[in-house]
Amino acid sequence: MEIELVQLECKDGDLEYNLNKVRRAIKNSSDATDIMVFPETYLSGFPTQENLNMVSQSLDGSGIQQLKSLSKEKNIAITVGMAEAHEGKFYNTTVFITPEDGLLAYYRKTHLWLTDHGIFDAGDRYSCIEWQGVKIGFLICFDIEYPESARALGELGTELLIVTNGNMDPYGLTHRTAIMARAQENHMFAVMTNRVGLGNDGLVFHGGSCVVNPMGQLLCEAGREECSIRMNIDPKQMTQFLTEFNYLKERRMKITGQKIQHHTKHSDWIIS
Ligand code: BAL
Repeated sequence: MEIELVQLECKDGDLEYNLNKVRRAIKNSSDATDIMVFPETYLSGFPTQENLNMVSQSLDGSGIQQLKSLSKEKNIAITVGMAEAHEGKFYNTTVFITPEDGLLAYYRKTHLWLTDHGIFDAGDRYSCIEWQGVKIGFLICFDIEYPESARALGELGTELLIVTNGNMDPYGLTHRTAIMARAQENHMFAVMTNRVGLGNDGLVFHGGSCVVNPMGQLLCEAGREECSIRMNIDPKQMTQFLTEFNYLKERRMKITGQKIQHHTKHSDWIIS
């Protein structure tokens, strides 16, 4: 499975600028790419109280409709962050759009960062979907600093963890450590795409987008500039990492929550 991490500058509050960059990246992507991964809230940038209603969209809004068309035209799956408006509430959401399904999955950030509070409500579940024979789960930025979040996806059988990131200085090393740990302790591949450049309130986004294998080894890592990283991974290779032990089967303590199996290719872990 060919993954493309698209590490870009983002203009907070500028929907047109950000969507144009997504459009250009998709146009320039390789025909071999299966999934593109953009950063956290990339369609809107990080909202403020003042612009939240303007920059947030519903899951069937114009931004998603345009991404569905682009996905179909290019025959490529798109993972991107957005500010989601739903029934009077707002969520920091990642959407997963595929050529054949349209919007196949979405995930609402469950651990709100300092600047998320007062803007977004927290999600209450983790989702794992199967696409092209691979079980894919999603986290957003701060979520990866909590072992339970990736462990919930491990409970659902996730083989590939996709993280849309909006991590700023000085927390680069925190996320570098966290993503390797989450991948290793749950025997899953992890791909994480971050922003670069300046954001609201003087924030500086450090990039460092990366791919990690189920042994927690960094397979590739970006610097602090705009770039696209393409890597072919085979999550079914995981068996080579499970020869002697399995943390999920041998652990002594379980996480709280409830698994819901919607159908064979979609399960959720509900936070209790
Ligand atoms: N260091 C976490 C930043 C965020 O979750 O936005």
